[in-house]
Amino acid sequence: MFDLFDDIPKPDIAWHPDWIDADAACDLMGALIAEVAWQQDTMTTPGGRVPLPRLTAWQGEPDAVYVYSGIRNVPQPWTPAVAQLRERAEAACDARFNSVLLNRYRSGLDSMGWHADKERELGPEPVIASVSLGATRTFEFRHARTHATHTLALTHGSLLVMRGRTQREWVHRVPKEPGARGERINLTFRWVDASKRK
Ligand SMILES: O=C(O)CCC(=O)C(=O)O
Ligand SMILES: [Fe+2]
Repeated sequence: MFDLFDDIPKPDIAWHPDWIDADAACDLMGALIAEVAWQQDTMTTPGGRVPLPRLTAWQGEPDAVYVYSGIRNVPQPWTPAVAQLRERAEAACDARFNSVLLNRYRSGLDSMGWHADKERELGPEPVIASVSLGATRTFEFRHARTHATHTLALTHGSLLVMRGRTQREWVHRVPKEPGARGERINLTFRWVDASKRK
């Protein structure tokens, strides 16, 4: 039958809302708060350098260097809970990951703006495994050409896998949500090939 919605694009994703059970996810969040070297980075804006609206950390293999906002990021070594989670994510995605970006949203006022993870060192069709812990936050995709949107509530213990053409065709963000209560941690596991940079 003719379907009016056939032409609406959908990002290439896999969604596992109950990937880690709630108690284990709470323990994991506590371990990450304690063991990760959280940093307050800055970004350049027309008005000068301002603090990022979240805390961050970057862990991985020593050769998984990547350049982000003009900064050369050498990863910190894997910490125990992150290393364990990497193995689980690799098994779930049937992919290898040599690095992870960790983001800590201290409240509903922390956020991440529209972007695609399409640095050259990630390759043309990266598999990115995104694990969420703590407060549920809205995750929005926007199609680059049509501006179609696709929204998910990233819940405690969930796994979102982005793959295929998702980074090429869509941007995504975590908007501010003043009503969201409590902290959230997100980890995006990636494969970085530094030789692809140039
Ligand atoms: O916090 C999130 O769910 C998104 C994180 C993200 O897009 C990224 O690390 O590139
Ligand atoms: Fe992203």
